[in-house]
Amino acid sequence: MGHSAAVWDYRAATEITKDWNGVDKIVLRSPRGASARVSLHGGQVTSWRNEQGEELLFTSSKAIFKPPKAVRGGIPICFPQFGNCGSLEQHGFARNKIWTIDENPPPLSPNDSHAKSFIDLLLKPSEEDLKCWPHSFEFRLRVSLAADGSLALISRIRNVNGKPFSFSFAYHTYLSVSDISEVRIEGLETLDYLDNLCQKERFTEQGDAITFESEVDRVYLSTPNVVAVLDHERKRTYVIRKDGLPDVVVWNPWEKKSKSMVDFGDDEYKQMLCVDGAVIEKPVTLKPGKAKSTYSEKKTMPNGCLEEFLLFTSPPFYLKQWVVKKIF
Ligand SMILES: O=P(O)(O)OC[C@H]1O[C@H](O)[C@H](O)[C@@H](O)[C@@H]1O
Repeated sequence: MGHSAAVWDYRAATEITKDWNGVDKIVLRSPRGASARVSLHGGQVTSWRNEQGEELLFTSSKAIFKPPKAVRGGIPICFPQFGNCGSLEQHGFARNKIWTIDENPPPLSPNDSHAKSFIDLLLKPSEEDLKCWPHSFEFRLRVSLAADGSLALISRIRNVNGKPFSFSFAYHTYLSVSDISEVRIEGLETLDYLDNLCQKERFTEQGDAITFESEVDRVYLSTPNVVAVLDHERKRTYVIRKDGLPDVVVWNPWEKKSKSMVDFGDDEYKQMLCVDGAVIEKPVTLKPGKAKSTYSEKKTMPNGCLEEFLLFTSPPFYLKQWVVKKIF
């Protein structure tokens, strides 16, 4: 890291503005000109651009920017339920809520030599949420943009003095691609998956990289912590690295389903692919912690960020996903 990166002022690189619909959004910038946009509506990343200003996440031209409905694109957070496998609304309520900004977030690790701009968002249950999901939780979402333009999402979920609760989760990541027929995913070969198009029946993937020629809606199980999405036409690879997220959702609605979604263009399935770090098959159960527990996170991730989250009243649970764009 050069000297200029060491003096990079992440605060100045984080700008809070109002969206045209009145909801606050945060713009993160890297020293070399990459950027990310995060909306308080859903804690959703709505844009991620590389140093050349190219948008890397897909957002539908028909997207509806009106809370509470989540915007079709970017990275909605599915919590505390993924899909319809529970009593809550599809994908849970987190993506429909207005989150708050933590004005005094724990600082990034001093050992973390990479310049980074970041924002911490918080979600706590409202009275109304407690009626349909009676669990006292605190969800901290840290979105950060590193000097190399990579995007990191770290979720820390705590059980705040409640009874044990379970949840499923996904970073529903809409990647922008040149043409779905030119794309392949590497890292999911030979794995088992649950097929949402066949009543969640379990199948085993073939030995080849995954390519697309019809609707796909699957949850791959026990996946490796690195999965790559290769876009031949754009000569672009998205590398998705994750931790605490054993499953990977792969979704493309294809032609027929696209036509049935009001907030999605008829042909837009060609320009997107959802690949989500997720925890679905075996939901996470969080027990409440003892008061003033001295639990500490032992694992140090390559990008730091963790050392500050040491003392909490319950063991924090982390779900992390990094996405890096590479040219090959
Ligand atoms: O339309 P949404 O509620 O945003 O869900 C969009 C899609 O999300 C996931 O990929 C699910 O596996 C799909 O079954 C669902 O169609």
